Amino acid sequence: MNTLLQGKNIVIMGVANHRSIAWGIAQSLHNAGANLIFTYQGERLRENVAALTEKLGVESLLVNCDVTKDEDVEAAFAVIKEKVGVIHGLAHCIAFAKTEELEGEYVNTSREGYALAQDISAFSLVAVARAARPLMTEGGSIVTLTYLGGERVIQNYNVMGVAKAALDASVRYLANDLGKENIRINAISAGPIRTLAAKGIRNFNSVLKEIEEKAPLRRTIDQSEVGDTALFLFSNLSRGITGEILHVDAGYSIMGG
Ligand SMILES: NC(=O)c1ccc[n+]([C@@H]2O[C@H](COP(=O)([O-])OP(=O)(O)OC[C@H]3O[C@@H](n4cnc5c(N)ncnc54)[C@H](O)[C@@H]3O)[C@@H](O)[C@H]2O)c1
Repeated sequence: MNTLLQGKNIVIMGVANHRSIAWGIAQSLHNAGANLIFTYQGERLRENVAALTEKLGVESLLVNCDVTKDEDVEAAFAVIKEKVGVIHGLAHCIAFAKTEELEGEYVNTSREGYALAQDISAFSLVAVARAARPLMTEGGSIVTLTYLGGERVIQNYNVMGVAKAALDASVRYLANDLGKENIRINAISAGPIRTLAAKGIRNFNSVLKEIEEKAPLRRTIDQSEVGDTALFLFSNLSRGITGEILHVDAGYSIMGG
């Protein structure tokens, strides 16, 4: 336990189950004294999220928000404003692409699959940053999750890699827009972790094996390591950092081959 985030209200978007990276972030922030607000994708997930958040031992505000719907995003932040007022942070841990787009050649990506991956995985950051901005009257920190597949070609990551590239660029443009209000925005580029979203990627086991063999730390990373980095990015310790992509990947991304 520490008090780095005592008195801070932070919105966590993207908890689906106990393996979710968003849940790793939630635990680190909770242990640092933050008051957490959770958004979830559609009512079918509410029970899952409620069961998890009960384990924190405090009552958390849970709000429905499917990021493909403008009205959901608007309504979610209206509820958060009404119930909490000011927010100091937002964790965006949301991505989606159709399974059939995550195999074979990228050149075969469909128009619809491309648009869907961009909408949910990249545009949603813009939408939620815009909605959160008026609630961040005391400054703030936004953290999103990206992957190396946005910087380099990683087999089967395909359309999601291109969405992550757009997400990374959005982090820089949003950092410039929001910096004058002392709102910072950064991305954590996490190494591969077995989650629901990762299940959609073909040969995920061999990706994990490659990290164990080649990453400088010779191991994969887990949700708690991403969570603790998010804690740093939400805390005052990182006050000089914005528009950055921080790799939490056991060093894998520095390797040349
Ligand atoms: N698992 C990995 O190896 C890994 C590595 C790097 C980055 N990431 C990123 O981490 C983030 C979280 O993914 P995860 O691995 O924890 O998997 P996850 O499946 O637990 O989380 C993905 C979340 O996205 C949410 N989501 C999807 N469509 C949505 C919509 N329309 N509206 C609202 N929410 C929606 C899901 O409900 C789910 O909670 C994603 O951005 C993912 O790309 C994951």
